[in-house]
Amino acid sequence: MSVKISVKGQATAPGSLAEVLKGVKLKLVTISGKGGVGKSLVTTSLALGFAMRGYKVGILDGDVYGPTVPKMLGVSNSMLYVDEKSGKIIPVTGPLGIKVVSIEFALPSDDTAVIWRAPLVNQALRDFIAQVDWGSLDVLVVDLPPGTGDAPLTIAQSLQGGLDGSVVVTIPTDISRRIVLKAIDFSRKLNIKVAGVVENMCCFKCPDNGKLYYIFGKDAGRKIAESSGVPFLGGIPIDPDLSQYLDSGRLHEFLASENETAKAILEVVDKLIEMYKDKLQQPIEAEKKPRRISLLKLPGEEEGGNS
Ligand SMILES: Nc1ncnc2c1ncn2[C@@H]1O[C@H](COP(=O)(O)OP(=O)(O)OP(=O)(O)O)[C@@H](O)[C@H]1O
Repeated sequence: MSVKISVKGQATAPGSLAEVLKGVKLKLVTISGKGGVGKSLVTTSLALGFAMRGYKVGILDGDVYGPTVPKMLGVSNSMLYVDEKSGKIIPVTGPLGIKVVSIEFALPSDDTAVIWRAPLVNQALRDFIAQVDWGSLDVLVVDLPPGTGDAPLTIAQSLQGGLDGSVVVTIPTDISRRIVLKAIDFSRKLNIKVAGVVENMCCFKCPDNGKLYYIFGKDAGRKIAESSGVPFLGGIPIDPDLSQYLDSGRLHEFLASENETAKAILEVVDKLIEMYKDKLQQPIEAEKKPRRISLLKLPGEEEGGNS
């Protein structure tokens, strides 16, 4: 079975990944051993944080079964278009000029469930990734599906050789500790350097007094990172303010505010900038080219889409 993302009935052949990503200086991936720990929040925050620091950023929402990046960026109602000449997918432009690609843009509605079986997902993901025209970017952040199974493996392998680091997202519980060790192992087995661990929901920020309460215990993420020999990048509190901004697609406004949680998130970004400063230092040229575009269709929407 194979899947082709098609344009007006015309299937386009995926290019080589090396070709697709040749204009991207730093490629990071976020992983988590399990769902719901805040991986998409971290991916989106990192992308926005890099953009706030003046870098040209792209974000690939590879979480096919639960794409949430567009909602957090307030671009859920966007659609993907394809350059008629090159057959490449043109990313949506989000806040701060971030280039965004997500399977959500190709779904008919917010509530549509992606129920593709693994082989279909794997093929679609590979094709999807290889057909995007990222142009030149300082940083591409990839949100992997949760876990260490088939779907994250497919994307990570598709990008293998090109990824500069993984950011492992965890929460401070004992179950999560074992799962994060699996995620670190996953990254290492794929030869992706572990850039570090981010502990989301490290504590609760009380909206009444602004105090932090370590309801699951303190420093769990730091201890996991230290015992695994990887850097600890920082902790992000459960913050009802953050939650409100996320729900209304205004994460960029939250990060630009004076909120302490926003500052904690940007500290993670600054650590990554320091870690990868050599890669980020080479200048890139902005490219501008005229193009003719058509709407992207999901596999099966056009004749020749599924075979
Ligand atoms: N630190 C936080 N403060 C407040 N809300 C948060 C925080 N972290 C995550 N959330 C909320 O929790 C929910 C899950 O977060 P997110 O989608 O980032 O998780 P995920 O790990 O990507 O999930 P999955 O991989 O299963 O799709 C979201 O609704 C998000 O708004």
